[in-house]
Amino acid sequence: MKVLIIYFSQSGNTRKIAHSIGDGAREAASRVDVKSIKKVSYEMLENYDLIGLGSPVWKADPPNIRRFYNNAPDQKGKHIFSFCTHGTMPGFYFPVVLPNLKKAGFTVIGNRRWYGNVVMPGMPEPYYTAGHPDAQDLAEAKAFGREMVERSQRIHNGETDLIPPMPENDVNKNQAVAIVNMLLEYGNPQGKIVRDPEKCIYPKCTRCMDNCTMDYIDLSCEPQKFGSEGCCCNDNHECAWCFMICPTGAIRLEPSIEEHIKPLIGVRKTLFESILDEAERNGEFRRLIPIEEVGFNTPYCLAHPDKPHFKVPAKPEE
Ligand SMILES: Cc1cc2nc3c(=O)[nH]c(=O)nc-3n(C[C@H](O)[C@H](O)[C@H](O)COP(=O)(O)O)c2cc1C
Repeated sequence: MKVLIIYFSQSGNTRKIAHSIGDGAREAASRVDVKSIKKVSYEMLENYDLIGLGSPVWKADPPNIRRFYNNAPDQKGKHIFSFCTHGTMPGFYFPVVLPNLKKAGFTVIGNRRWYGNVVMPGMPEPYYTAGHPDAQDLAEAKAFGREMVERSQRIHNGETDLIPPMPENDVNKNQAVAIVNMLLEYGNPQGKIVRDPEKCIYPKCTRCMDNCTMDYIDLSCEPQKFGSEGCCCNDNHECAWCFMICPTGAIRLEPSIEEHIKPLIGVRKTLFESILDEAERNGEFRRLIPIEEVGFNTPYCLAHPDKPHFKVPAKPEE
């Protein structure tokens, strides 16, 4: 059996999980490749029997995952499993992603989620989920990879009752209301993303271009293209990665993080803590840092004021 694990990962959590899933899958499959979604074409899928598709939770799924299943040619029952990493609120992910994979013609044979640390401009630093994914998460991911290969083989051999049902929507009402309120308040909940060409050192640096989730930045053309007015960045996309990784401060958020997070602090604190308390009680969440150490009054960008706020390699790794 040939397995292709496709992932999108911005701050590295999902990449770690994807590689551990790959290690586990290798114990049971003849060939396993793990690739970033940027490097995958639909033609490539034809060479594999089982696909794994994973990403962070971004409310539901990030736009590049949506683009992947929306544009996919009919997959004629090809087996796929879905996985994600997330902070406090994973509830929208599988109910959105799994039916859409099915619509694209995949047979969805499993899904699994893991907690991951959160790196976002206005979020607490350290965050509640800091330390995830840890060694235990990676070991679970490895076991999951092997399990998916074995399940796929058994389904191919006729055990079709192993195909799980589509998930119920497990978004609780408080989460949904809080999210909708945040969305109504801001186009992009991080604020508007503004670029100052005077401070930009392109072509010496191409980090924002190389790491844009949706390839919405192209500084090589005339006029230069930055972001997606009316589309992704300004359409509740919630990604401010170009701001986070710009080494010169040429990209800023308006309003600034200080102004922008004030009205949200109380709402988020109550919301996040109640959701995680419940998840901990249910045995779903393992707390790795005590609640007193969560940096609620030290948003990520203020805790890491130097540019870049988050360091990515000068050239993408994979
Ligand atoms: C733009 C953005 C939106 C996010 N939205 C959610 C969310 O709705 N629910 C959640 O639990 N975590 C959310 N997170 C946290 C990420 O899902 C989490 O940090 C994940 O592990 C990041 O994976 P990565 O390191 O592979 O990028 C969001 C993170 C970003 C950057």
